[in-house]
Amino acid sequence: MDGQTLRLPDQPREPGRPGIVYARPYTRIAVLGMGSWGTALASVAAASGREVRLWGRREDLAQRMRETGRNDDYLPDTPLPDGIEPTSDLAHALDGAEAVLIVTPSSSLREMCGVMRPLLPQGIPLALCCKGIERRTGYLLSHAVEEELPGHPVGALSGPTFARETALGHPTAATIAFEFRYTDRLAPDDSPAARLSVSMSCPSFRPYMSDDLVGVEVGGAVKNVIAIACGMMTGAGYAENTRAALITRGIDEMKVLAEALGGKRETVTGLSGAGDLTLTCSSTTSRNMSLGVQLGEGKSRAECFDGRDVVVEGEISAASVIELARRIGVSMPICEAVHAILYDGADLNQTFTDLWARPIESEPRALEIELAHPSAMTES
Ligand SMILES: NC(=O)C1=CN([C@@H]2O[C@H](COP(=O)(O)OP(=O)(O)OC[C@H]3O[C@@H](n4cnc5c(N)ncnc54)[C@H](O)[C@@H]3O)[C@@H](O)[C@H]2O)C=CC1
Ligand SMILES: O=C(CO)COP(=O)(O)O
Repeated sequence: MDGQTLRLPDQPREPGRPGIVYARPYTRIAVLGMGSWGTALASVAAASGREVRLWGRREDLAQRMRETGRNDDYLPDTPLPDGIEPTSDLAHALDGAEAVLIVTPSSSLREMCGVMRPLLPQGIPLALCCKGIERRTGYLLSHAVEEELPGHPVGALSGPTFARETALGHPTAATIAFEFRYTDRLAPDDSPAARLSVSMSCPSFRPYMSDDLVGVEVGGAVKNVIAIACGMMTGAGYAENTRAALITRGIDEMKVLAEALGGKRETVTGLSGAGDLTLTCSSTTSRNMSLGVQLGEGKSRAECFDGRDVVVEGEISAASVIELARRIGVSMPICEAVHAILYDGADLNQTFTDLWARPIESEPRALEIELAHPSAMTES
């Protein structure tokens, strides 16, 4: 969108201010997934003036939501604004929708695509609001959806957005990314990224538009793994210095993977990368951080979350990110550490001790220069 002057419809144009979004909002949006994030995003869209149909599999929950005006199972203390119609009828949810937000866990994405396929209005944009990399294929989630649902522009919405805080109206911001190829034959104002950004904009939710879908998706997937690492070290008794170092080096791992996959380094320093990473690594409101803390304290996986089956995307991403990184030759030492603990039964304290004892590198990473760690020098 470089050099283009786009503005919100109700504001006067100010020529010379590039990058400002001017687009027609969608009238009706379908939100698929009646969990915490789906409900929060439906609230944002409704607060932005959209007609929203919020779909979930469970008719009992949809019916209670229609009766009580809240989602007691996932966000009990946040009343739904007007303009949301909860439904368990997917055909009804998609009928007349101009854009779809997919907010079910990444592990059920292909299944979701299968049930949506016969019901989707032709060519409507799909925005992924789940975070991860597909385990079986190593694909970015958008790639999996493009394979399942060809002919639909696929993008992502991602940023520092805990569901409950978002639904309560605490101000935050997020990135909405669709690749430029979905835009180049349209007037810029008609691009899915521009229209969805304007459609999701309300006083407490500020979307930013991007054409770097790869960078946005990589940030969302990797930050959950780094949050597990931060949680593990916090649970094991390490302090704030350690967490800050992990966050910063985590950004480096995101940058290298994003770049290797064709994304941009600078996207990783934005809301969907550093922004979300900072949030997720700072609070046990995050399920990923919380899992790490409990494991770091010595609990077994079965004991975490009192045995409840909670969506922790970083558990799957620890495997899918590392399998992908190894395949394309990208070094991601923090993600490797989390993978070793979760999947190979490695000792948590020893793994983090080894992480710190790796050969010294330059910052930013320069692959050719590698100084031997002092302990390695004394061995010879
Ligand atoms: N909760 C949050 O603060 C945020 C969550 N996300 C992402 O959103 C995605 C969803 O997470 P949450 O809403 O938090 O999880 P959740 O556990 O609150 O809700 C998940 C929902 O998906 C439904 N679901 C599961 N499998 C399904 C399937 N096969 N078909 C249809 N529905 C299915 C469940 O019934 C539930 O309603 C995850 O990828 C998460 O990383 C992203 C940003 C913020
Ligand atoms: O992605 C999130 C906030 O942006 C939610 O993080 P958790 O899935 O770790 O709770």
